[in-house]
Parts: sequence; structure tokens; C-alpha cells
Amino acid sequence: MIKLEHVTKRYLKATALKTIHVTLETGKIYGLIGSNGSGKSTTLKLIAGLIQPTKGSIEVDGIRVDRRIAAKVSYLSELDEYYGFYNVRQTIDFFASQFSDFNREKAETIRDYMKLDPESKVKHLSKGNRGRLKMVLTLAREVPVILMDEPLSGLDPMVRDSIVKGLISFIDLEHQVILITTHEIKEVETLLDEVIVIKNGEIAGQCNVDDLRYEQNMTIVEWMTKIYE
Ligand SMILES: Nc1ncnc2c1ncn2[C@@H]1O[C@H](COP(=O)(O)OP(=O)(O)OP(=O)(O)O)[C@@H](O)[C@H]1O
Repeated sequence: MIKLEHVTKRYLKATALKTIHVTLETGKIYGLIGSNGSGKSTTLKLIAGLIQPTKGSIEVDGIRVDRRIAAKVSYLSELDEYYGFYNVRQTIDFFASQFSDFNREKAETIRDYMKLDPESKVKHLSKGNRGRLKMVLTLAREVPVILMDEPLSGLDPMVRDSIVKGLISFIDLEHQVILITTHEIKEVETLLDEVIVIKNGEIAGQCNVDDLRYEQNMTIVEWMTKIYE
């Protein structure tokens, strides 16, 4: 479970988040959506313990987030941060050496599913295959929280599809909560349980995706557009 209470984040020149108050439950996949600069990445970095809130508190499974929270959170960043001179297998080995919760067997299963050649050098991988490798490394960790910042950004429709299917197949919903930021809303619509809209650093709406679809007869994009009007 992730709990943010009255969280504010100010950078030198910008207030990125204004008093965020939200609880995310284990067993659910949440989408965090909003326009550019609305505060999505900042929210993920705070939960991952990479940056500190200006005010307020953040807890993961009842433990206050600080730099040590990395032990409980698997964070897929927007950036490609891997060593180009390693091949896929060496990159997986490196992650296994860094994280005691890394499940080597699961990593192999996902690598196989993603059709990634273990001998390919990371610097020679296409953007799509680097996206797939990121998924292998993020999902192979047995941690209660998985955070994904723009996992589909810049990828072609086939790669997006394999990543969404990989997510469905390999997340452990009994023990994990997943928070995904994305602008590719239609692609993840079927995956999400809940969607949270962030606007100018504030939560402007939260909704169960089935309620939206069956009771309000609306897609996520229609709902978000209404909030942003
Ligand atoms: N390191 C930083 N230093 C100063 N300002 C920052 C920093 N990171 C983000 N900001 C500012 O904080 C605000 C929120 O940024 P954030 O990256 O969280 O938005 P986002 O919703 O993830 O945007 P995008 O969809 O473009 O990725 C923006 O105004 C941004 O310019």
C-alpha cells in the first residue's frame, strides 16, 4: 500500500505538487495521467525515495519513504540508464547482483517472452528492445511497489502491445501495487483498475475504470478531457 498525505513538492522555481492526498491499495493497477508538467514524474520519484517532499509524508506498507525505500520499490524511469557495453544477460546479472529481491528465473522467463537475445549488446538494441529490457528488469523484482514512468513512450504499436501483455502476465497482483504514468491512455485502458488525473500539481479526479466504462459510459480520455476543460 502507498499512502501520500498532504504532500507538497517545490523545486527552486516551480511548485510541482500542491497538497497531494491519496492511498493506493495492493492488488490494483493505477494509471496516473495528466498534461505535460502536471506532476506525474515528480509523484513517482517521491514514492521511489529519489527526491524528498517539501512537506507531508509518504509511506509504503506503513514505512516512511526515505532513500532506503528502494528496497521495496521497483522504479522504471523515463531514461535509458543501462551500460551499453553489457549484453542483455550481463545486464540481468548486474541487476541480480544489485537487488536481493531480484528473481533471476522470472527475469529469464520474461526475457524469453519478450524475445530478447541474451547475447545482444545493450548499445545495439533498438529502442523497442530497450523498452522490453526495462520491463524485464523492473518486473523481475519481487517488491510490493512497481512504478513505471512512461513505459510506452516512443515505442511502436507492436512493442506497446508486447509490453502491455507482459505487464498483465508478470505482475503479481496478490502482493504488488502498480502505478503507471502514461500519455498512451488508450493502450493501457484495459489494464487499469483505477485512474487518477493530475492537473497543475493537484489531484483533479480519481475513478474506478469499470465504473467509468459501465456506469458513466465514458472512456478515460473523455473523462480526462472533461476534467481539463
Ligand atoms: N528537477 C527539477 N527542477 C526544477 N523543476 C522541475 C524539476 N523536475 C520537474 N520540474 C517541474 O515540476 C513540474 C512537474 O514536472 P513533472 O516532470 O513531474 O511533470 P510530468 O507530469 O511528469 O510531465 P511530462 O508529462 O512532461 O513528463 C514542471 O513544472 C517541471 O518543469
